Amino acid sequence: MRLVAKVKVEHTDLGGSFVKPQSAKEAEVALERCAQRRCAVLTIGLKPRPLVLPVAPPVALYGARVADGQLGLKFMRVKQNPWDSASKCIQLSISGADPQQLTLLRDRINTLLLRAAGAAPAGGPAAENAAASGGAGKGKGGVGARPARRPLAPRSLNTLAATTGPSVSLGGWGSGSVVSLRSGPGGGVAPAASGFSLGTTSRQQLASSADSARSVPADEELGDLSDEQQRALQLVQSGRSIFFTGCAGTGKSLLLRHILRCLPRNTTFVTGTTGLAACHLGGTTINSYAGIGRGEGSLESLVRMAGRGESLQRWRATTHLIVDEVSMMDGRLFDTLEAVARKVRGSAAPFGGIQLILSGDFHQLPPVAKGREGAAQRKFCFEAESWARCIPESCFLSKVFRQSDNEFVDLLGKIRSGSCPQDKVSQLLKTCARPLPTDDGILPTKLFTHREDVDLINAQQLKALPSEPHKFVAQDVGSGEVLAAACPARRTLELKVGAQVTLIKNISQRQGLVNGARGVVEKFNDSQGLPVVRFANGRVLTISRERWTIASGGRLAAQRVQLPLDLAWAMSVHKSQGLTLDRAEVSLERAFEPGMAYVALSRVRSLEGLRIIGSIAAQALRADPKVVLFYTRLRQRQLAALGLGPAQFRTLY
Ligand SMILES: Nc1ncnc2c1ncn2[C@@H]1O[C@H](COP(=O)(O)OP(=O)(O)OP(=O)(O)O)[C@@H](O)[C@H]1O
Repeated sequence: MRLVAKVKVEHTDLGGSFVKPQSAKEAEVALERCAQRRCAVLTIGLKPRPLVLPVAPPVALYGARVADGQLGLKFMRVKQNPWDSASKCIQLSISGADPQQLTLLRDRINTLLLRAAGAAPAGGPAAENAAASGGAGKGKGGVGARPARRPLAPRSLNTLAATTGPSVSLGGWGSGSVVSLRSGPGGGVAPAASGFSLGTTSRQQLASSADSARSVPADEELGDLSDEQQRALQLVQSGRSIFFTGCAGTGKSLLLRHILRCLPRNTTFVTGTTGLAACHLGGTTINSYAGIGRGEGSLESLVRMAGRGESLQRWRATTHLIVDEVSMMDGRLFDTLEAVARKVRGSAAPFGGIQLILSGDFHQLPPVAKGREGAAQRKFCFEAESWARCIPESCFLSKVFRQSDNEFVDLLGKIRSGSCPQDKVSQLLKTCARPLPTDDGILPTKLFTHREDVDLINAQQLKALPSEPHKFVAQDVGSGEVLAAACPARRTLELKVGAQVTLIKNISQRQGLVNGARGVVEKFNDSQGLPVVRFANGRVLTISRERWTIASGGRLAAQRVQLPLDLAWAMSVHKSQGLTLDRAEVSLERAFEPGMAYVALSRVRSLEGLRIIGSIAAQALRADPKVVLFYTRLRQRQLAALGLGPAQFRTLY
């Protein structure tokens, strides 16, 4: 179908912000089948070159609306390169044509994309031609009909992102005779040189899903590894399954990011035990990777679930499986996964022959348990029957990087193992009772054990600021539920001058702008209204939008583009696990899990940055005896391997 209309085209830049639009008062808009590309294309007659959008995966439509005589369309282009760092979004506004024509156009685009994604009855090329030229989708709602906003079609979800390099954000909307876009000087839209292939086989999709889960490490600057970390990396490269562990701040997360860079892209899958842990690495939850839902039911039924479709392909394609924050995985789940892996892969080897790379500290937060009964039945991962078979190598990282004060490191070590004498605890409470200095205007983050305290404090403090609020609404693709559960960035972030904020993504390791770095909003810049943040280390930076991708079942389930900031007057201890905070005020009187006190207290770099409000609940200072025993044995094995005796324990660990 063809029509003539007023058109405005906008596209995103590397940070996900819309840049200078291109428009035409009278442009021809054509939706036609393109024989060369074997799909329908939407051509907008812009000058000097037309814009041609393939209406087929990997392009997906995630917003389509007819209102006030105007058709708004939002497309997202699927990532082609695993190291892509930009969001690729294009937004069209078409007006000045017959409103019924606009509605028809919207419906046909929807039909084509749904069909291409397999969500509509298959019609083959003939039906696709018909939809493009007007034979399908007739009469599906008129002007003002319900907006066709929907999550991305499943087959398009695996690899949303954009191409980096000189071409900005839209390179790849087409190739050959199809014009692709590149941001020209001044942010305008100009033709780009390179295109991309639209055809994706399931193998490619599978590969890209693994890739998408690995986009984070390439986006950030990583520091160098210590000798000890290098050795752990070499162990991974030797091909053996490994669990690496160590106190808080020994660089487990940093090491994981280095490891990711060394493993094969297409067959390494990155997972975490929680959505948050997975999201930090750009991966998926372990349950979702495995395709076993919540992991409940008989082994036979779980094997049936995992042994279908893409989950089966994923299991079979995997050579390396990374699981972060493994302390939060229940041992029963580990055994289940191990059995599923063997059955689905048809291999008797432990974990079906997959090389496992597990990371975590069992003295930090344990598997979630409901009530006292649940806690009593808790089974750690190392208690799994298959653990010893699957994990021939364990590696304890001993050098703490987060703190440099040896006395503080030693004290934290004792708290970690539940062996801190009461007089040391009292001394710590006394030392850390004083308020922290706030001369630079950066207030300490209050760490609470309960979520409701966190929300209340942040809302109250923001409201109390006299300055004008600035709202930043995320650009989301995919399921809002998935994003709410796993993405650290908020859907709507309200900031004001003077707001206390924390980075929720690593921006630069070398500059200390890492997940957890604290700052205060100084102003909003004039051009784009972005916040300018002064960090505790003195750096002042305009914060641009960042991208989070959430995978589910090996495919990209959702993406959020938002500022990498959160309000930081208060935060939950659970959310703080994995972070390095500059200043913290911890409240542990209501702590309810072993490891909670250790996680909270070990977030800061030094005692100077720590204040403790009130006392610490006794149970939060206890270590689980099973965990203590596990580490004692681990040390004994490692010392024996080094030919050392118990006297060297302290210096080594
Ligand atoms: N080799 C290294 N050289 C310098 N700094 C390092 C090194 N390894 C880690 N760090 C720094 O130490 C801090 C803690 O590292 P990281 O968060 O990786 O530790 P972790 O073991 O994952 O901690 P946690 O168990 O609390 O999550 C970070 O600021 C990180 O940049």
